Amino acid sequence: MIYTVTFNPSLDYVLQLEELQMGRVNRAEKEQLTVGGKGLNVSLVLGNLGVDSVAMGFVGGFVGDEIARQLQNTGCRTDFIRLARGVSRINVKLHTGQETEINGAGPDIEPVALQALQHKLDRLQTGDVLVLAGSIPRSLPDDIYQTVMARLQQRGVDFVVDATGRLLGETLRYRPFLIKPNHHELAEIAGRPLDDDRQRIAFARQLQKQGARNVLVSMAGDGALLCAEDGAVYKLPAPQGKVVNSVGAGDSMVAGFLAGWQCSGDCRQAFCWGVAAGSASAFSPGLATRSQVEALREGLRVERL
Ligand SMILES: Nc1ncnc2c1ncn2[C@@H]1O[C@H](COP(=O)(O)OP(=O)(O)OP(=O)(O)O)[C@@H](O)[C@H]1O
Ligand SMILES: O=P(O)(O)OC[C@@]1(O)O[C@H](CO)[C@@H](O)[C@@H]1O
Repeated sequence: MIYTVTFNPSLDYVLQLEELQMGRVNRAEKEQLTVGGKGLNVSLVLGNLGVDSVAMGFVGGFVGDEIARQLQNTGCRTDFIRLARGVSRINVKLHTGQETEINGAGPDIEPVALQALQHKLDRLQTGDVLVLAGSIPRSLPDDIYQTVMARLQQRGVDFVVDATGRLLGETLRYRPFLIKPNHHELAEIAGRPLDDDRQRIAFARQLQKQGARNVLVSMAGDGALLCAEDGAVYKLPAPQGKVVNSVGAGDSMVAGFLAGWQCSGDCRQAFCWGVAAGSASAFSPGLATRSQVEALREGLRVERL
C-alpha cells in the first residue's frame, strides 16, 4: 500500500484576477477552493490513476472537516489525526498571469498528535511505500522526516521524499526510493547555480552517492531529468500545452512516477508517467485525470543521456 503523509494539509483558495494591485481592493474573476498539501495531492492523483493509497496527516477545525469531506467525496482513503485545537490552513494562490502563492503557517501540532501518527506508521510493512511531502509545521522539529524514516528503516518500507534544502539532504542516509527536487531546489541544496543538464546530472549523482536511489529533477516547462537507480540517465521535454494552474504539478509528477512504477516496475516507463501527470495537472484547473495523463504519455519520447 502507498501511504502519503502531509504534516500541514490545506485548502487551496485559487483566485483568478486580471492584475493584483497592492494596497487596493482587488476583485476575483473566478475562484475555487480545493484540497491541497503535497501528500494529499499525491494521493488524489494516484486515485485518479486507479492506484490505492491512504492519505495521512493532521487536520483541525472546520477547514480540516472540509479537507476530509472533499477527500471522501473523491473516494480517497484517509487516516487523519484530528487536532484537539487549531484550524488547518487555507493557502492563497493568486493567478494574475503569473502565479503568486501565500501559504499559511498552519496549526500547532500537539505532542500527543505526533505520537498518534507515529503509532499509525508503525503498522507499515515490507513493500509499503511512504510518501513524505511538504513543509513541516513550525511546532514540529525540523528533523521529523528523519525521525519517521529512522523508526521505519528496518521494516523494508520504500520512502519517497519531496522536501527542500537541508530537510531533503538529511533524509538521504535512509536510502529513499525516490526524491523529486525541482531544478531550483537542486541548486539550493548544491549551494551554487546549476545551469545546465550536465551540472544537474552531476549533482543528482552526488545525491545518489549519499543514498537517494532514484533522483527525479523536475524543470517546470523544460521537462525533467531522471537519474535512475540502475545508473541510467533519462531526459524528457515537457509536453506542449497551455498552463492553466501549475499548483500541484510536482506532486502529480510523484504520483505519476509511482503509478507507472507500480504497473511496470520500469524506471523509464515510470518517468514518462511522471512527466505526463505533472504536465496534465499544469494544463488543467485541477489535478490530472487518467485520460489526460494517458493522452500526454503517448506523445512522449524519452532520451537516454
Ligand atoms: N509550464 C509547464 N509546461 C509543461 N509542463 C509543466 C509546466 N510546469 C510544470 N510542468 C510539468 O510538471 C512537472 C513538475 O513541475 P515543476 O518542476 O514546476 O515541479 P514543482 O516545482 O515541484 O511544482 P509545484 O511545487 O508547483 O507542485 C514538470 O516536470 C513538467 O512535466
Ligand atoms: O507549504 P508547503 O507544504 O510547502 O506547500 C503546500 C502547497 O503549496 O503545496 C501544494 C502544491 O505542491 C499545494 O496544494 C499547497 O498549498
